[in-house]
Amino acid sequence: MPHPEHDTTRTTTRPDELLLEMVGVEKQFGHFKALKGCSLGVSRRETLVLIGPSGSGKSTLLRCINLLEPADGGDIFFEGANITRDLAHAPRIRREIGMVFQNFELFQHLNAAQNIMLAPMKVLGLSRADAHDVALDLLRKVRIPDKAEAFPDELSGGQQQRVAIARALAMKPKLMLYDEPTSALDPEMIREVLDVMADLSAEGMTSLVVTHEMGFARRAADKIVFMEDGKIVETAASEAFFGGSVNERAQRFLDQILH
Ligand SMILES: Nc1ncnc2c1ncn2[C@@H]1O[C@H](COP(=O)(O)OP(=O)(O)OP(=O)(O)O)[C@@H](O)[C@H]1O
Repeated sequence: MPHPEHDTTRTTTRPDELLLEMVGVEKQFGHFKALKGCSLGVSRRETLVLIGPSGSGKSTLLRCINLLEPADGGDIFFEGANITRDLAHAPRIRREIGMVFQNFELFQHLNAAQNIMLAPMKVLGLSRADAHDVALDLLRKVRIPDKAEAFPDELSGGQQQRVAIARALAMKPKLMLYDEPTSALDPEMIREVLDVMADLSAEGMTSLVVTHEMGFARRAADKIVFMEDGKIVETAASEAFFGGSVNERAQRFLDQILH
C-alpha cells in the first residue's frame, strides 16, 4: 500500500461528489413563508426535475440557489463553500450557475450572437473575436447555426429560448437552473427546447429544472423532487417516481399533470 500522501492515484474530486447542497433553507416574504426548511443535494452530472403546484416555492428555491433572493435561514453549499453566509461568493456563483427563465429575458437591442458574447467579453475578458467564435459554436449546439445576426423579435419563442440557453452556456457554468423554460412556448416549439436541454443533460451538464413536462422528466431526469407548500415533500429516483413508489400527495400531483 502506498503512503496516502504519495499515492498519485488519489483524487480529491469524486465523480458523484455533491455540487450543490441545501440544508434547511428558509425564505420569507413579509409574513409569508415561501420556503420551509428545504434540504436537497445535487451531485455533479445529475439532472433533477422539480415539480409541484403553483405557489409551492419552486422558483423561489432556484432564485435562492443563484442568490437572486437571499435565503433567510439554513445553508446552501456550492462545491463545499457556504454561499449563503459570505456575500463574497456572489460574483462566482453568478458566473458558475447559469439560469434560464420562462420569458427568455434576451436583450432586445442585441442580435443572437451579441446576446451570447456580452458576458464572456465583460466578465471573462474574452476578445470580441473569441467571444464571437464561442457564440457561433453555441448557436450550432442549440441547433440554430444560421441565426447569429437575428434579433430577438425576428426569432420564434423556441429559438429565443435556445439563444438564452446558449447565452447561459457561454459562461461555462457548472450548474444550469431552468425555471419553466417551455411554459411560454407554443406546443410545436416546446420539443426543440427540451431536446437541447436533454442533450446537455446527457453530456453531463448538472441541471435543476422546474418543469411540468413529464416526457422530459422521464427522458432526462435522474431524480424528481416534489414540492408543496414551501416544503420538499419527496425526492425520488426517476424510475421510482414514475414506477409509482412515491408518497400519495406526489402521486396525486403526478396523476393531475399527466391526465
Ligand atoms: N417577491 C415576492 N414577494 C412576495 N411573495 C412572493 C415573492 N416571490 C414569491 N412569492 C410568493 O411565494 C410563493 C412561492 O412562489 P414561487 O414563485 O416560488 O412558486 P412556484 O412554485 O414557482 O409557483 P409557479 O409554479 O406558479 O411559478 C407564492 O405564494 C408567491 O406568491
